[in-house]
Amino acid sequence: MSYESNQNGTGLEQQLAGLDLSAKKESAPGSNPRVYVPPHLRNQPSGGNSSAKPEYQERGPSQRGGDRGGYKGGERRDDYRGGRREYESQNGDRDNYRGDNYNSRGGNSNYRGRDSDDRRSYHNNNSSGGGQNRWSDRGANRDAGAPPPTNTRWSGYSKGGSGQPQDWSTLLPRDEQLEYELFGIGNTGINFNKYEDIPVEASGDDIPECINSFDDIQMTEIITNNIALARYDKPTPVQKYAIPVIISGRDVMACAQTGSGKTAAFLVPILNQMYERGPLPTPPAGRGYPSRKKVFPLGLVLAPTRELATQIYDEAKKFAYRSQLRPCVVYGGSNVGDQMRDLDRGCHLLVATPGRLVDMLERGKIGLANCRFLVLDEADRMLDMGFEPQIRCIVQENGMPRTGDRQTLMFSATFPKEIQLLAKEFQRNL
Ligand SMILES: Nc1ncnc2c1ncn2[C@@H]1O[C@H](COP(=O)(O)OP(=O)(O)OP(=O)(O)O)[C@@H](O)[C@H]1O
Repeated sequence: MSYESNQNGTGLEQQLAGLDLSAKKESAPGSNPRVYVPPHLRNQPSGGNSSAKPEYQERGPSQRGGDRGGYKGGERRDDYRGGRREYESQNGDRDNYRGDNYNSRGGNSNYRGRDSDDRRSYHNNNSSGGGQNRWSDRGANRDAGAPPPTNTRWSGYSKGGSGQPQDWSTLLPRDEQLEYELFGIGNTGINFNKYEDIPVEASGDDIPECINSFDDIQMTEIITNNIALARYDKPTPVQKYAIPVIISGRDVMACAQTGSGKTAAFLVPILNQMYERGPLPTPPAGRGYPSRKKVFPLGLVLAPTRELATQIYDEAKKFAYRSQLRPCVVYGGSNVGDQMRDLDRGCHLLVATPGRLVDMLERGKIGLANCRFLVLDEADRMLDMGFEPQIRCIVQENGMPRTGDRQTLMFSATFPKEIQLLAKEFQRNL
């Protein structure tokens, strides 16, 4: 899938382009909208456990498709160069680079969110996945009427433990104070309506249709609830195209400018899949810390700077609200001991700068064997900053599931040769 770039705004300009590099033939998500059924209730005889009825309503018949804007379904574009920003040259600890000269996320809120009490309502303090937890085989468990988008990379996944799969798909109770801290700070001031007519080009075989509303695709109540709390009325262009493609389990290479809403474009579909599947069993610890002190995140987001990593983490906390999923962030220039203590409280989604993550991997504090989602955010910038060796070490030398066994999403403002080569190596079906 490729989104053709186009500058057409004053003020905050946006260009986006994306490329889905896989060619999996799956039907479009949401093309047969039905009542959402949480995974643990699927394949049950009717009249089953009525106390656990899903809350989703029947959806209207025409919630998908419609005006696809500038979608052209054309060829992949390798020549995208627009909108390059100037970065300050990097010296010393690159992980500590704060991007002062980099206007990241225009209009972002003043929410800081790393105070200790911000985390008090993250309920799952185990390291990622307990012995009895498992990700269910969605292919096998989905009933005949369940919605089509599915990530089949997990089919045949051997279930560990003997208990029931842990249900991560239900909303946990409200925490008004936390809710206020996460969401109660008004909107971003960005007028995304201005981006409505941006032409988007997507390429790839049988790519799912874009969505025009968050209601066009069935997602867990945790995600829909948090989208509403965040006051995301409608998806931005990159979200319209990326969310259904990612939910269908495909790898994506997307070119999108800062402030285009790309963080939610990958967090929403990734976290939704995590909620549907629940946690994985803890693998053997290997070197370093014993299993109980080592964390095995289900997803990893690599970002070039501490500032960006923190922003992604803040956004992840919003979409993790009222769930059992606990996001964490690690970056250079900050106390390693504090970050390791935070990891001890559980880490299902890890946002990291490359240098600090390599440090934690070398210490044996983090294992990547359960990592089924990998995001490289601002991939071009990470390469510009010289992080390629660390990225390769993380992706290729630390037990992360191979290409095809994980979902790999790359976001980049530009698409130079080096990024294309990295995408070819890290992504499926290129
Ligand atoms: N659909 C939406 N509706 C309203 N606001 C949104 C939507 N999507 C994202 N936002 C908000 O817009 C702002 C910019 O989005 P975001 O930070 O995700 O962009 P980005 O492309 O990831 O930027 P950056 O490159 O700085 O990370 C954020 O404050 C985010 O909460």
